[in-house]
Amino acid sequence: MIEVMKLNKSLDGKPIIKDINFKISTGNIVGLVGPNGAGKSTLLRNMVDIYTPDSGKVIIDGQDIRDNISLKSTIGYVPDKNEYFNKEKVRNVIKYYKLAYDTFDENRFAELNGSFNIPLNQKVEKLSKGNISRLMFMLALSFRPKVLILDEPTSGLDPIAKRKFLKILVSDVSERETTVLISSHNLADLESICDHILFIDNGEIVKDNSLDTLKTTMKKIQVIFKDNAPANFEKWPCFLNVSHVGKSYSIVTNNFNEDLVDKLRENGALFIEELDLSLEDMLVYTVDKNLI
Ligand SMILES: Nc1ncnc2c1ncn2[C@@H]1O[C@H](COP(=O)(O)OP(=O)(O)OP(=O)(O)O)[C@@H](O)[C@H]1O
Repeated sequence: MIEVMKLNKSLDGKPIIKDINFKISTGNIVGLVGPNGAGKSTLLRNMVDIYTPDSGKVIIDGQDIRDNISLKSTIGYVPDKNEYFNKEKVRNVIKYYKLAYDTFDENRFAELNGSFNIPLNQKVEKLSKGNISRLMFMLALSFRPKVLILDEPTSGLDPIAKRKFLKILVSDVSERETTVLISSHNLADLESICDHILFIDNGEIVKDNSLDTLKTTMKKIQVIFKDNAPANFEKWPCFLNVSHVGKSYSIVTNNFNEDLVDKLRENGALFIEELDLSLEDMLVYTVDKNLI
């Protein structure tokens, strides 16, 4: 279980992370999504003790992460950009990991590299962006972490490597109950693997729901009214976005349920069709209701 409690962090005097609270159950894969500059990387860096929060705590399996070396050795972190080992050959980085992590399993690394094919004699600085992502992911998985914190891990990966990555991640979670927090702009990928989604905007968690709940409550609805729509229809509080051509309305709601359908019928709706939203649509309507 991961618990983030009242976390605040300013950088250069500007509040970046603002009173963030959430919990992640063991064995869950949670997606962290939000626009550029929302604070995703800053939040993740606080969670792995690279940044020290101004206030608040990150508790993993009952222990505070701050200065806790034994706890940190159970957490795999894949940063959005690599800042370490640039001058080293990959095989030397593996040696470093073996020294740093008692649980590092060279056979596991070799097995993963059977899929990802990183040249061991190459210096890290000579690897492509995608190969650095593959390397960081393999290193993190090879010490059998309890928790994986992944910051844009698929951003440089080709479609084949991305599929391998997702498959390996999901099988690791199901075999070992790894708890995963993954930030990504590849929302279709997150939709295929996540149990739960955290939406972050301007340093705040603005939505925190299971993917199942999001899929059943956030909907697009097409409605055709017999006569005109009721007065102030566009201002109904459960609507995120309303557009219309004549008596035919297209609505996005974050509170779809039978009561809403009944209310539409009572107000003269002749035709009501509910449509699913993609995670990308959900993010856009949550952080920028007027974009579409
Ligand atoms: N070291 C730093 N010093 C000052 N400000 C910073 C620093 N790092 C990040 N910021 C600022 O903090 C805010 C959040 O940045 P962060 O990298 O956490 O966002 P993000 O959600 O990961 O963005 P992206 O999706 O573009 O990767 C931005 O306004 C950024 O300019």
